[in-house]
Amino acid sequence: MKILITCKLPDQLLLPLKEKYEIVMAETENEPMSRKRLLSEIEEADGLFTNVADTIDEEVFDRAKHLKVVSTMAVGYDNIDLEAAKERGILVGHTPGVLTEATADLTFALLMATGRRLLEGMDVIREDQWKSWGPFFLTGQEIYGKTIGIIGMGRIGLGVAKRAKGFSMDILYHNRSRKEEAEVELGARYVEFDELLEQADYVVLLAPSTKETYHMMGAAQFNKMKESAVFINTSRGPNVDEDALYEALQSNQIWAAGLDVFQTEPIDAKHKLLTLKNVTALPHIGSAAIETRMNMARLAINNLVNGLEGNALVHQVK
Ligand SMILES: NC(=O)C1=CN([C@@H]2O[C@H](COP(=O)(O)OP(=O)(O)OC[C@H]3O[C@@H](n4cnc5c(N)ncnc54)[C@H](OP(=O)(O)O)[C@@H]3O)[C@@H](O)[C@H]2O)C=CC1
Ligand SMILES: O=CC(=O)O
Repeated sequence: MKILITCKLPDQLLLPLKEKYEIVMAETENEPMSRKRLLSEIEEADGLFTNVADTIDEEVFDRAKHLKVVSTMAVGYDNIDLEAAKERGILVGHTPGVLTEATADLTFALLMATGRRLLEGMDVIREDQWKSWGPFFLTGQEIYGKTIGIIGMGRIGLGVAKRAKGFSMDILYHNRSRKEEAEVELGARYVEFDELLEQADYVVLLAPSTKETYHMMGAAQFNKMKESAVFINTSRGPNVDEDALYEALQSNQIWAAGLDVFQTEPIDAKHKLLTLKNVTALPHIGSAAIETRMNMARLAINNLVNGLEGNALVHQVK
């Protein structure tokens, strides 16, 4: 059977696969396989190992003659057409859990970097603009004891809430369902969406990208936030109306934003959001810790092999 891998994986992960399967893989590190090659190679593939950089849509499924399983090295699967997979009886696997803590770490790090203007500070030094200690030089927002509002209190949301608890923050959250663990263990309070926006000093978005969450943060939502509030998005770009976010930031309607994800990735270096000093931007590195990425890759390989061998996937997208 043939496995198509759209990114370059380390040899140590591939050796056991090579004994049994024919492997076709991207050659260049940190550069996805071209769409053209993906569309061509998928024709004979039995299994596809993918990630958030690929769009696995109807066109891909239409080309595939033997495909049995799609395994993404990610927890989010909004880049995969699940309906098209289901119609063709193709299983889809993903990697929840193993990336929770690393992504929660990054989300909290981004919250702190944005609130306290860390990257601006580095820019000031690099540009030789550090003239002296000033009473209000590069002053940011306090974090300890402030209110955090988490939209999407799932695995990663809960991880962020645990970190917030360590900073004595009041924790508000909004979901479609109540999360008892967060309420009982951390004293998190469930509130309506608008109340969260109005009360939180830090609004953290961690809901998946779905039809329902598309542009869930738009002009009306930014308008409800405090002028001193910081917005953090480590979920998915399409959850945010970037034009509305730009307006809110450049008019100081909200104080700052920390963004790890964007509508189009990679974001154009000339994008208007990147011209703003009150934006801290990262290149979708939420889960990018070495151990985490190895665990994600191993889990995605297990999903793939299980699917190819007719066994249950460790984590199948339902
Ligand atoms: N930046 C990065 O590198 C990474 C980003 N991610 C993103 O983080 C997301 C969350 O991951 P994870 O925590 O593991 O997933 P979970 O499924 O555990 O959590 C998602 C939460 O969002 C809630 N939710 C779903 N729809 C809505 C809605 N319409 N409004 C409010 N809340 C909603 C769900 O609760 P309920 O269903 O009750 O509403 C659930 O609690 C991923 O889908 C992915 O997009 C993940 C890893 C790394
Ligand atoms: O964005 C990353 C993911 O795992 O989802």
